[in-house]
Amino acid sequence: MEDKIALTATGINKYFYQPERFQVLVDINFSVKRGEFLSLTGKSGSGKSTLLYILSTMDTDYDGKLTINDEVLTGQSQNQLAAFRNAHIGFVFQFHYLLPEFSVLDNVMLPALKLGSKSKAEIEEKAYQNLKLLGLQDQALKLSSKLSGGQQQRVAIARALINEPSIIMGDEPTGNLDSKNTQIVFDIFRQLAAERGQTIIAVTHDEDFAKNSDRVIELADGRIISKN
Ligand SMILES: Nc1ncnc2c1ncn2[C@@H]1O[C@H](COP(=O)(O)OP(=O)(O)OP(=O)(O)O)[C@@H](O)[C@H]1O
Repeated sequence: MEDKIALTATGINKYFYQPERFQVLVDINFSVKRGEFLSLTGKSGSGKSTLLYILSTMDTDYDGKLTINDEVLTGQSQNQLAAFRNAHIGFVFQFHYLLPEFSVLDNVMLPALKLGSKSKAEIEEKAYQNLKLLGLQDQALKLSSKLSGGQQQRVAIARALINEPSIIMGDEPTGNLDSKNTQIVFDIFRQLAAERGQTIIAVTHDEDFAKNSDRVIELADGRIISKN
């Protein structure tokens, strides 16, 4: 069966103009297959986060073309992009950004309540399924601030999965975790890619994490220097 393409970046160039004109990304071209687990690596300042924010449609100030799931995102309005992100992309950041005064369950449900396409009961059911997948079903009713750092990062993953995104993007998703929790998060990503065909794109400084993913794209000075 022919592999389906999840995302294609074509001829992406990006400049910053402060404090002076500086090209941060230079002619970036690559595709990611559905169900592929891709790591984006490179030294600090090589442009990884800048690229991820373009791939996630949050940054629209670039030259080139971005296509996700056969839809050309470049040129769409901010409202269209926000709706697209909500439906298709799940984000995991280095810092989890959970709402500390809300329960774990409420944190996980929130992006689906915002989307508004399912009933509250359906969303709650899905949130419990996700928490179970992440080994957190017993923590659902606790305040998120009462959990350990590793648990909170897993809650953030459960939240990122609530709208069943076809792509999960992480900016240093294990950057704040010890090796045990890093392994747990890695294994979850691996499972989501293999069993559910979800595509993973993770910026990481962790060499083992990158090496064990399906493919590594390495940046240096805003250019792709390897994509194997
Ligand atoms: N808003 C901005 N204005 C000007 N320059 C910026 C801006 N954001 C990032 N840069 C510069 O662009 C370059 C790439 O930054 P970016 O954060 O993408 O790198 P990175 O590879 O993700 O680094 P790190 O691993 O440290 O997070 C750096 O030189 C950075 O200083």
